This record gives sequence, C-alpha cells and structure tokens, in this order.
Amino acid sequence: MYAIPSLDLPPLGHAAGTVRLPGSKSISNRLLLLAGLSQGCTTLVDLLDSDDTRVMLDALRALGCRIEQDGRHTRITGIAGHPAVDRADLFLGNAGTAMRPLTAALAVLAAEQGGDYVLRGVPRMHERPIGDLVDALRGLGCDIDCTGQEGYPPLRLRGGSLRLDQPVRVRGDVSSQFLTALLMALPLATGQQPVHIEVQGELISKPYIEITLNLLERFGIRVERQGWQRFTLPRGSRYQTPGEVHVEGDASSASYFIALGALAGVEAPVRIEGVGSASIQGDIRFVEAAEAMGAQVVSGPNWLEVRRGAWPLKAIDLDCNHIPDAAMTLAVMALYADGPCTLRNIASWRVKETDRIAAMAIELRKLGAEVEEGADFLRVQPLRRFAAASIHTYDDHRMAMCLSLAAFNALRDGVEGPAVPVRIEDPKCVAKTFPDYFEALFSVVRPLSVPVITIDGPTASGKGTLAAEVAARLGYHTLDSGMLYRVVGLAATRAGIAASDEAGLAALASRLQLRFDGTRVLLAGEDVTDLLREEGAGVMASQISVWPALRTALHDLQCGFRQLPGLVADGRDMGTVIFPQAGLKVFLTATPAARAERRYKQLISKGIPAKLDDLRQDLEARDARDKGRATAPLKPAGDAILLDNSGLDVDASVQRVIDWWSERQPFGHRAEGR
Ligand SMILES: Nc1ncnc2c1ncn2[C@@H]1O[C@H](COP(=O)(O)OP(=O)(O)OP(=O)(O)O)[C@@H](O)[C@H]1O
Ligand SMILES: Nc1ccn([C@@H]2O[C@H](COP(=O)(O)O)[C@@H](O)[C@H]2O)c(=O)n1
Repeated sequence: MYAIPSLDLPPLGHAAGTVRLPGSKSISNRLLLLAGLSQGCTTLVDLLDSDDTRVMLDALRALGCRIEQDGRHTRITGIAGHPAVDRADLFLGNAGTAMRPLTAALAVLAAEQGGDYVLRGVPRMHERPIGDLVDALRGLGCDIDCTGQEGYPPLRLRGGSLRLDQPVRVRGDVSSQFLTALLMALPLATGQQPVHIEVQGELISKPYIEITLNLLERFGIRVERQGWQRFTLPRGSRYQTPGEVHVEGDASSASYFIALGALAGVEAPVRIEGVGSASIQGDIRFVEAAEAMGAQVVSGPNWLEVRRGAWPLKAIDLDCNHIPDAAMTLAVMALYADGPCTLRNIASWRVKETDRIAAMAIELRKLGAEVEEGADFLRVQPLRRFAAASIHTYDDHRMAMCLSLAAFNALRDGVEGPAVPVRIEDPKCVAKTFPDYFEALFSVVRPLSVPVITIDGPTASGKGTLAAEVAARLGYHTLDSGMLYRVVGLAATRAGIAASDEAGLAALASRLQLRFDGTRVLLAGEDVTDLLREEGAGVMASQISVWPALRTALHDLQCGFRQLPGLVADGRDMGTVIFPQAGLKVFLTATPAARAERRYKQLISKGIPAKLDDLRQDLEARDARDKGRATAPLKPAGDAILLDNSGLDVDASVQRVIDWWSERQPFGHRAEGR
C-alpha cells in the first residue's frame, strides 16, 4: 500500500495479465456479523483484509467473539446471541457496512437483554445519515440516542422494550443498508413470534438485499418475502454456522479491471480472478454496462477476461440503480467515449464516503472534462485534451481507484496535446476495500515510460541514504547499483575468480542467482547483505568495476529495476550510462573530510572498528579509480544538478531533491497530506 501524501501515475499504456481480487467488502462484513451472532465456530476463507473489515473484527472481539486468523482462514467463535459485555464503546471508522448492521443488532440485543452500547466513527461517518434506521428501531421499541446530531452517528443504544405486534417499518429509497441491517438483526427477536418488515418507498439497490438474503440462508435463516415491500423472519429463526464459507472477490473492485480491459486490453485480455458469472453480488452487472460501452468479456463461474472491443468506447445513457458503487467507474470510462455518457438514478452517491456526485464532477473537471451534475445524475462529455491533474480523493477509496483510469489518456486516438500523468492524493484511502490496488494495477499495465531519478556521486556522499528517502516519499523503487558490483566481487572471491579476469567476472555476473527481499540481498539463497556493506567489499567492487565486459553484463539487470510507479537509482553512472533519459539527475558530493567522517561514524555505530585516516585514504583511492577508468567513469552527467551536502543534513538534502522533482512535474506544489 502507498502510505504517502500522493502517488503520481505516469501515462499508462496497454494492459495484459491476471489480477486476483480481494474479498468482497459487502460479503465480508455481513459474514462477520452473522458468524459473530451464531453459536459455534465459522471459518471464513479469503475474508477481505481492509480498514472496514478490521473495525468489524475489533467490534466483534469487544463483544466477546473469539477470532483467530491464519493465512487465508479467519475463524470466528460466535456469541450465540449473547454478548459477553453489556457495555461497549465501539469505533467503526467510516465503515457503513459495520455501522448499520451493528446498530440494528445491538439495539435489539440491548432492548431484549439490557445493555448500553455506543457506536461512533470518523467525522465523515458522523455526517452519513442513519435516521431512517434509527426511526425503524425506535418504532420497534429500541431506546436510541443520537448523541451528536439527530439522525446521525454517534449513537447510544440502551435498552427499550420490543413491540413486535406491528411490522417494523423502514424506508428503502435512500439506502438499502437499513433494510439489510434489520434483516440481519431481527432473527434475534423471533423467539416468540415471527417478525415482519415493511419497506416504505421504492427499494433501491435490490442486489445488495439479495446478497443479504443469500447469506442469511447460508446461516439457516429463511426469510419469506412478498415482492420487495414485505419481509418475514419466521418464528424461532436461529443463526446456525455453516462451518466454512468462501468469500468471493469484490465485484465492485472488479469494475476497475473490467474498465482496464475495455480501455487497454489491446493485445491480450485482462484476466480477473475471484469473481465471475456465478457471483451473488449485484455489481457483477457492471459487466453489462462495460459491454454496452464496447468491452469484450468472456467469463467463467469465478473469473472474467476483458479486452478492448469498440474504440473509442460507445457512449451510454444508463439507469445505474442496480450498480451504485461500480457505476462510478463508468464516469471515468466516459472520458474515452464517442459521445456524452449519462449516469442516472445515482442519488445514493451523495450519502456515501463523500458526496460522490459532487466529488466526481469536480475531479473530472480538473482533467478538463465538461460535466453536468444533477440531484441524481451525472453527464460526462468525452475528453480530447487531458490536463495533468492532482486528484483529491476525499478519503474515498473509489474516487482513488476510478480516477486512476484517467492515466490511460495516451491511448485515446486523436487525443490532443501530450500524454499526461495523473496525481492521486492520499492513495492509501484504497485500504478501505483494496489495500494493494495500485500494486495490482501496476502488475498488469505497461507504462509508456517509467520516471527515473538518478543520484550519482563519490563514495560515502550519502547517495544510498538520499535515494532511499526520496524513493520512500514518492513511493518509488530503488536501485543501489554499487550493491551489484559488490555482490559480483563477493561471488568472485568465493569462486576463486581473480579481480583481473574480465571475462570470468562478466560470465559470473550474467549467471548470478540474486534475489532482493526488501533491503536484504540474497545470493543463491544466502542473506549476504551485511557482508556486502563491509569496506573490503566496496574496495573489491571498485577494482572489478573498471571492466567494460562486466559493466555490459550488469546493464540489463539494472534497467530491469525501472518499474512502476518510478525508480530512484544511485551509483556512479546512473545518469551518464544506464538511464541517460532520467527525468532528474543529481550529482551528490561532499568534501572528502565530511565523507570520511560519515563513513567512520557509520562503521563505529555498527560496532565495526575503523580508523578515520585509513578510511579517508581508501575513499580517495576509490574515487580516483572510479573517476579515472575508461568506461563509465564517475562524473556528472551534462544535465545533472550538483548538490554538495557537506553542510546539509539528510532531511534538507531530501527536500532539495523532492523540490527539484516537483518543479519538473505538471501539477504545481506536491500535496503534503490533508
Ligand atoms: N547529508 C548527510 N549528512 C550527514 N550524514 C549523511 C548525509 N547523508 C548521508 N549521511 C550518512 O553518511 C553515511 C554514508 O551514507 P550512504 O551509505 O548513503 O553513502 P553512499 O554514497 O551511498 O555510500 P557508498 O558509495 O559507499 O555506497 C551514512 O551513515 C549516512 O547516514
Ligand atoms: N553504478 C556504479 C556503482 C558502483 N560502482 C562501483 O562499485 C563500487 C561500490 O559502490 P558503492 O556505491 O556500493 O560504494 C564503487 O566504488 C564503484 O567502483 C560503479 O562502478 N558503478
């Protein structure tokens, strides 16, 4: 996950390959609550691991459920309808799928068994209406206080007396989650008689109710329904664990990769695993909308393969009531259409993680699009000239994931102006449902060009430290090229290959069994990181790095580090030889005295004995050899910026480089958090 203030997506090209989806959020949180209320142990396989499921798990633990997690399996021992505590203060973040059903379940439990429960969340959760559910529960006899603003969380649930002679009445035209909450909670009240629910108004998002009914049935609760207006929970309904349940992939999350296939699956399809034609999720019908726009889709029970069909995409005018979450993806696909796209019946977007109609209109306009917004619709004109935009994401995972699709602007035929990057602010908001979304995206797209920053300079000038910090700030990969020469030196010593044997060293380099595990370097499976950092390894590296054949043998390996979303490479010839097209080249220096002093402190702090004078002599000898060699000598690239950090600390050096990089981006000032 990219826990950085913003993530820059360079213009992206064709896509191909396989993505495995995380578990469905809607199914995960429903299953968790049902398992938590059941008697006995339920094993959930492939449960979504995200912010929203974590708050639900925490709440269940607080109520007395035993939870064990082991790889793909989550085992929940339920409370059999009897919480271990009669008081709890539960924090539910911004998870509507936790807040609504827990409100209903705990309100009923508090009324039946006594109790005092507080449910709260992040500030946005306290702006998301829950009044219709509270009214329904109050009508049932539950005692509920809205402790902030009436009709919104936080809520305090403390007792009451259930009145079951009348049907429970709930509005269905704002959010179907209120009905879902009642359906999941009211089996708790069926001890003496059946319980009836009457929906007032036209029920929206019916597919989500179908998921609820399907999962209730797996837990032994057969709801009788008359149309979509009246539901009956039979007398004596009891949650019975089905034992093991597999959580299918998230169909809303699939929408981004379905769109990806429609936009960029040109030479090969994008394969999506975890969800398919047998899905019980309503958002699987996003496939039909994508097909209407021209996508070519083939499917199996739990997989989809999508490739580009019509191009540009075909404009649509669609009632999106049946796919409220996935429909957001259509708003960005509309930029690539052959005419205006109209998405109708999307009023529920206004009460989601943010007001999604307003947010989508604002952000699409930043890209240059003409957008018309109404109370319950959005009309988006296709875009010929994309502007580089810094996309605000409103703490809304779907805004981040949808708008990432704007980075495919170079693929639009007849697009005017240059291909532009897209900046996604607060990219970690995807943690709500798809923590590794950007990693998954990067694994299947081919970039037009991956941004590179090079940092070259003499020994102990701080290149590695600077490169690592800059990369961490930007979410980029790193290449410590000196490490590659060091590892060849170590392998050569072990294999008895002399430092003078150019051909032997080159052959050795091309068959190295190297693996990187975070910052650790594994040579034929052995972790040699600490050995490589020794000064002797640096001196050996400097001796062998003079050989052109060895440098050639390592060339492609180094280029392979250039991966999305970007690379910071440090060494001696990064800017001059390996990445001559880098977007920013820094030549980092410091006085020999400063460098020797730093290296001395570095070694001493690791408990390695060292003498300052010897270190200075060694590094000056190494500099001379690196500068004096015929091939790829140490020198600044013609277009490098010189940075002498003798008097700058690490933070100041990092800030300089970030500022230089930001100046070269088309977004204005870098977003530094919100
Ligand atoms: N600006 C700085 N001010 C003070 N100390 C620094 C600065 N930059 C780096 N250092 C320290 O200097 C030491 C050497 O830094 P680092 O290992 O990053 O250098 P390097 O140029 O990558 O070295 P080498 O070429 O040997 O790989 C480290 O202990 C690091 O913390
Ligand atoms: N791009 C590079 C990087 C390093 N070298 C040689 O390796 C030696 C060790 O490098 P460190 O950065 O890890 O200290 C260095 O002295 C160079 O001789 C190189 O040639 N090209």
